[in-house]
Amino acid sequence: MAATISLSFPLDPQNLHYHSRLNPISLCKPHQTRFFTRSSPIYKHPLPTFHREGTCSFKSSSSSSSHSSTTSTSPASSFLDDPFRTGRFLSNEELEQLKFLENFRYFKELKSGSLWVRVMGAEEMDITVGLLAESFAESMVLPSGYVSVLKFLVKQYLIERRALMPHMATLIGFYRETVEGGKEEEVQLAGTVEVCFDRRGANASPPTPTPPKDSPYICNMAVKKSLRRKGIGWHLLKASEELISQMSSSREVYLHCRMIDAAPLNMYTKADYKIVKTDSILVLLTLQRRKHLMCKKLPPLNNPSESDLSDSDMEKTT
Ligand SMILES: CC(=O)SCCNC(=O)CCNC(=O)[C@H](O)C(C)(C)COP(=O)(O)OP(=O)(O)OC[C@H]1O[C@@H](n2cnc3c(N)ncnc32)[C@H](O)[C@@H]1OP(=O)(O)O
Repeated sequence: MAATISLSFPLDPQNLHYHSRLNPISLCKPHQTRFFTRSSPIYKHPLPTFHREGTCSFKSSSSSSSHSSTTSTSPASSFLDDPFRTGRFLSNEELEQLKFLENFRYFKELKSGSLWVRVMGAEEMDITVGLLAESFAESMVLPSGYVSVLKFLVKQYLIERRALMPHMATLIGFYRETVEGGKEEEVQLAGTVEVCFDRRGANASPPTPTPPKDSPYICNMAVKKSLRRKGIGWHLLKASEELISQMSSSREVYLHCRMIDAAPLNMYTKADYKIVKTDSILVLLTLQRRKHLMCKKLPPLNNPSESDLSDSDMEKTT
């Protein structure tokens, strides 16, 4: 049995607690997954990689050579290399799925810059922890002094969750602002979101109202405060839905949203998520915020290349 933290977003202090769970090692049931081809347009975009020391390099996944606008470079890694190791035995199918996760890319030109979304690698855990801890502190209205405690808890949580790949994935989005005169702005980590694909990736103690464990689930979305209202949250959601469409046979995606959080509530409503259940008012007695459980039925994905071009949201970027 391994200790994990249940950390559900939006975070209430009660949702942050240790519990025990067994790391599942048994074989997963075969199901269909789709793969991007290397000729997909998405592979033509250079991919930023963040390093522990805070530097960022670009590598194009269409070739092994590194691009020039870098502060440092790193060799291309295979899915068996460290960034995507889960530290447990995997079936062949899980290895395939892991490889798919490693290759998943979502790119979007926004009005004000460019956004890349992909699965978080181990070396990007610390910057992701920083972003999540700040967002949780903001949600819980905690003084900044608590951020370091939150960072510790969030890191334990991310480590434990990451061991459940390929049944879940933490996505991260990088943003580069477009500035006049061709000057290149620095790439920065802009946001993150967690997606669970099936029962084995599900949180052991999900928040109320309880979602079905077998269904895909989206949680812990956060966009850096200074980069909000640029379409980043929207495209993190679209990237999550695309990945779910390809990783899960289930089409019904669930998420929680606190009733008081107008920004995400507007976003999920606009993205066609419907409230299926709401916490009873008695939840207030446990000092928790009331939450909606929301659900959306994703359309079937017919063609893998649709992923690259998917844009029911073109209006968002044009
Ligand atoms: C399942 C979960 O994870 S729930 C938890 C969600 N996370 C949080 O609440 C953490 C704190 N908040 C955030 O990080 C951000 O505000 C997010 C993630 C909710 C939204 O990210 P952003 O990048 O700012 O959203 P984005 O610019 O893509 O806006 C998408 C839509 O959301 C809605 N929205 C976003 N911000 C706001 C706001 N401040 N007020 C009202 N509506 C808003 C709008 O409908 C918007 O569409 P529009 O711009 O066409 O009007």
